[in-house]
Amino acid sequence: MSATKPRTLYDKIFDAHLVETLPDGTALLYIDRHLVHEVTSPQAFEGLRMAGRPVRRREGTMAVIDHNIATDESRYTGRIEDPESRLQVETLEKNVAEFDVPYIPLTDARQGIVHVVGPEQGLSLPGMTIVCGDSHTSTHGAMGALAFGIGTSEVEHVLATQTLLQKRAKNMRVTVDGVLPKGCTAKDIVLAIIGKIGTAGGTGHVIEFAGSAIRALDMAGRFTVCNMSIEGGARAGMIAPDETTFEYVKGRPFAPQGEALERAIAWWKSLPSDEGAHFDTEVVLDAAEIVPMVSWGTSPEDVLPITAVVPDPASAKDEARRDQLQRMVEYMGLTPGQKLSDLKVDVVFIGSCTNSRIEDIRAAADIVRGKAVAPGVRAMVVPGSGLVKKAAEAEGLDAVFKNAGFEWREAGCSMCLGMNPDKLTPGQRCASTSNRNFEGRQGPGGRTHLLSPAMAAAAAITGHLTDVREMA
Ligand SMILES: CC(C)[C@H](C(=O)O)[C@@H](O)C(=O)O
Ligand code: SF4
Repeated sequence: MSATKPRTLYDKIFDAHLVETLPDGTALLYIDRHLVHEVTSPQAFEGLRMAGRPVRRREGTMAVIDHNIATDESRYTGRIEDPESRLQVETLEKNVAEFDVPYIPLTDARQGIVHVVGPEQGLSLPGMTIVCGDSHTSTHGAMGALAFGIGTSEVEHVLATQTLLQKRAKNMRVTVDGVLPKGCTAKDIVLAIIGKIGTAGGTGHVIEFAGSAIRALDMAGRFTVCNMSIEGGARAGMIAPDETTFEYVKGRPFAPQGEALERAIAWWKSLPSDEGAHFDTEVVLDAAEIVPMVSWGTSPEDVLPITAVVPDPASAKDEARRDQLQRMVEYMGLTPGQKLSDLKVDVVFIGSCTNSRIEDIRAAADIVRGKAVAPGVRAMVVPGSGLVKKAAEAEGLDAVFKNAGFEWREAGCSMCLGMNPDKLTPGQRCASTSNRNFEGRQGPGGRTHLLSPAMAAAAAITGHLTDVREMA
């Protein structure tokens, strides 16, 4: 039985949270941590209100605002211009007060993007089930947790019961072995993975990222990889907890301390997939072959090494793909055969829950130090949380960016998506460290190229997409 059958990391966490299996095979899972933001929670709280229900476990819940807020000083003084954004923020504030839900307000230094704040505060821990009404909840899987995005009706279900109905997913393992070449980062790993498996590659699966190149990543890199598992179609992404994880957890405000931490670590050490555990799908990548990547099209699978040229739709394998490539080439304002490194950028955005941690900011600063942003380029750094911002300032990194001509902003989702004042204007080309590049994602008509923080910084300095390996 399950005591002897080798199990995966996913299976172990799933089993440990199983409350009941329903007759149709659906599982009722206990949820340890519920993170809440302003976009997907209004109707959920409204549902509770209508039914006269309280929040089942307020201490398992934490709310924060991130999507709709401005990232300049105006957010502390001004009123949000966009009526829909304003309503979402005001509604969250009303709901957390009425339902007595723990909340990190805008004026609190801990405020930031929910997927940066959760791990930073120790709210997200190994072995947990973690949900949030947000697709990039997969980020927290880097802790060795089962973390995934849920819809608004599920947000209501979790608020009311602290449980969730789930179907068991298939297990997929993506193994990346070898040493990552200089200039390559976790972002290049995950873009290469999505380029290989496609945006539907992980459908129906939870991905466990394994292999020596994954083990060698720091937590920031692991968050980046798991963050984008959703762009590969997976339900969630996870990385087995190890010493890197335990070191990260120690001393976080909501993490266990002392003896409780020792006990927790003893359990966490039992979580990695057993030898011989079955994976329904296996994918293997050689880290040594990874090259700095950049997306050229309007889907995260349309990525290429920075050394490549814009694909020619005429060479597509079938008509449907040709039409798709044609549309992407037109929308992105490209010419087939053009070198990617010749593409001039208008905007550089360093931020988002994919790449806004202190390690990301340091990596960008290392490229920018002592240089200047190319004329005509708008470049901005948006730290993932107020604490990341403070830490960067304590290291003098804000000065590195400001001296170079970058904007140094307050924490939030910012230009990752067009839901707040930080937007591209039609036709603008942006080198962005975020995770999505569909049409209009960063503002109507905007053109997004996904890449790593170091690559974004390089583009800001040269004014065009640039192979970071060529920067002195
Ligand atoms: C607004 C929110 C529901 C959405 C998501 O689920 O991912 C957003 O965070 C995004 O990145 O598109
Ligand atoms: S930073 Fe971007 S991807 Fe992350 S939660 Fe915010 S909008 Fe979604």
